Amino acid sequence: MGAPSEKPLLSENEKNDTWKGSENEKDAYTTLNLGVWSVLLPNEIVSGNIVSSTKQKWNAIFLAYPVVQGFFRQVYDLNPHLVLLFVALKLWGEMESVVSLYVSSRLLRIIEVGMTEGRPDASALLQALVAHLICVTLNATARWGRAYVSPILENSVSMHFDDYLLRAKLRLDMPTAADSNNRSQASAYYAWNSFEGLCDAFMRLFGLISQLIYISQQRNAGFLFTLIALVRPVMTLVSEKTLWLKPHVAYSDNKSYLRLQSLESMGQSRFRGDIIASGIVGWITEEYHRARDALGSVGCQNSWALYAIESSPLNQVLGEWAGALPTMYWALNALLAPARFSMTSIAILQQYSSSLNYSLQTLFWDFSRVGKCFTDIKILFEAGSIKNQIVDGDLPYPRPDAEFEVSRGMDIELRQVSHRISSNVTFAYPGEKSKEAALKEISLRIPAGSLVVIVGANGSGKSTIIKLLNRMYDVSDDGGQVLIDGIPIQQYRMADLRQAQATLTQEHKLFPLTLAENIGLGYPEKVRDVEMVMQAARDGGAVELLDKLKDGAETMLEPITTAFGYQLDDEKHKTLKGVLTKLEKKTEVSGGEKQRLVASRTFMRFQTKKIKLLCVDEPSSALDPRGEFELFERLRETGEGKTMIFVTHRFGHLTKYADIILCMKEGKVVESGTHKDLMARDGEYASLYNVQAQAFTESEVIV
Ligand SMILES: Nc1ncnc2c1ncn2[C@@H]1O[C@H](COP(=O)(O)OP(=O)(O)OP(=O)(O)O)[C@@H](O)[C@H]1O
Repeated sequence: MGAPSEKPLLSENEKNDTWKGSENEKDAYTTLNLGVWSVLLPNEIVSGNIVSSTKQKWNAIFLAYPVVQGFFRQVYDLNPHLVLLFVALKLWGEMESVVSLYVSSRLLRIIEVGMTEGRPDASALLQALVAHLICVTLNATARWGRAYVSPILENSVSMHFDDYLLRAKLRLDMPTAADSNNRSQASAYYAWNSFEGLCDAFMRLFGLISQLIYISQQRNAGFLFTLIALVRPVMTLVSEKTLWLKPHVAYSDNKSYLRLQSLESMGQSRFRGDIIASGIVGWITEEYHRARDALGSVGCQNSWALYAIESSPLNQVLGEWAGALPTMYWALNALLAPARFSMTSIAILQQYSSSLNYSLQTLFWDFSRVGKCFTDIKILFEAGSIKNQIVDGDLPYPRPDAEFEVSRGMDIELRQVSHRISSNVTFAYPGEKSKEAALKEISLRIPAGSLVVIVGANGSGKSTIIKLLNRMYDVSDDGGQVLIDGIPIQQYRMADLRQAQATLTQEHKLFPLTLAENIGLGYPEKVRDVEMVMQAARDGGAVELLDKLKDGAETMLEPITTAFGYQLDDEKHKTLKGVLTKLEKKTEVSGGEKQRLVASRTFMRFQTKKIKLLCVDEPSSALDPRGEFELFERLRETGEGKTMIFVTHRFGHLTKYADIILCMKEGKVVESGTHKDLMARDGEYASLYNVQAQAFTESEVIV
């Protein structure tokens, strides 16, 4: 069950067709079927022998060397004394085994001589014992030193790289962050792990070389014995099957296994309400058993464990035979040259061979990680140099020479590039699987200071227009142009442009900070100005919520939880369990209250007095009708004179103020004009409007 094979362990009808690689992709890898898993391994790894794969590995290491050198320099500069102490302690850790071998074999020999001659040399014995004690004391102290120094250095390295990675992540724009090639695995933990891993590997190499030199020069051991003792660890290296160090992709498309996973995940607390209300507990259990029966005995342990399963015990047996070679060596020697051997020398040889075996195995283990450490360091450094897809411009906004007054809004135009044959604005999200563009052939002009309402069905492209104006995304060169105050949007400095915009959408999130900061960050320079924050909270309709909460504006809704309990199942730990529950308790607020907090942030932004464009994208889905009405009214009043774009499905009370209504359908603006124009046209807009109006008329009739 579950042993690697090139043949599928499942019949085809049990599999989903989740993954269809192109022919090119398929030529690049081989698929192993391991239980429920399909493991895709690059062909060069499957067909390559140990020499070629080792060569490739060292080539990669060689190429990454300059980056790794820079990494070590950075770590060293963090705290040179601590790094040197850490390295010295590690070095001692490796020398420890050679010194211990020397001291203990000397002690054994003195005892042996004393026993065979019947006259123990008390002073030599005492000296050897003292040396032994000094040696173990030094070892213990160095071990303590390593345990003491290591976390301090780890903390400093992790903090340094956490800071670096935070900056690297925060500077990414939306399309770059969404690009799977940029989805960096880098973490500060990798930094420490790689630093320690590389130190270990090179120290271990140093330790092993010292052992080899020492052992090969001993009278009873010598070069031949040293070689024999190395056979077993070398064989282990050659025959070992580990997947985790190989580049691979693993996935399961076994329908029964996926079904089991889905049903298992329904035990999560977030589904509890729905499960109780629907009374489907029995159904879930039955389905679970059905899926389990259908899965049968196909292995579903993780793919690494399945890969490591050997099809025969041959490797293990050969390994054990190789491990017996040193024993055969001294047994044969004892037979052929009994005068040269004693029980002590046999015991010492035994010590040598197990010490070499251990050192070489750990060296292989450490060196197998060297490639990964180099790659991790490379990934870490690459995370900081990912190029954003949205390129910043250098024109200040508002332009110093502009005739547009600060109090007026932004002039916006979406159109084709004038001097080139290009379409009007057409935009598809980067990397999207859908064949349909999100915006098609849009051509529109929004004069500065207008109030625009965009309406249309779900997915018709309303929010996408806002995202283009915020420069979350750019249209491609042949996809038309977005002009702000008559100039292509790409030419402006992004920070300037965004300072002139306030955007309120339903996608905004509350940060894991205090509510005051959540509001105040609309105007970061004034985040601590209580007066301004409270004014924004009043405008956003969040002030009642702040009054209601025990900690008021200092409440944190999504605090980072660090509390965890362990072994608290027993009744007698009820008190501790209670403490944990209290620590884990969060402040819950309603969806509408969250929307009010986010809206307050937008009002805070208005206090910068730099806003020229207000974009409001359906921010009121969870608000009660009065809350929604008041929010739109306040936004409209606050944005008076600026360009305002409202995207909303409940547009009833805004239409009378709208200078332009854009009605969208399937990525196109199908109608535009005033409410009166569009109602007269009796088209898409009129039909959407009438559906809303009808609901009220009918309810009035019922009442
Ligand atoms: N981040 C994204 N990545 C890929 N496709 C997206 C993304 N956001 C939106 N889309 C797609 O673009 C199209 C237009 O979406 P958009 O959000 O602009 O519609 P909308 O009119 O605002 O819809 P709704 O009324 O539901 O909010 C949809 O087909 C949607 O699936």
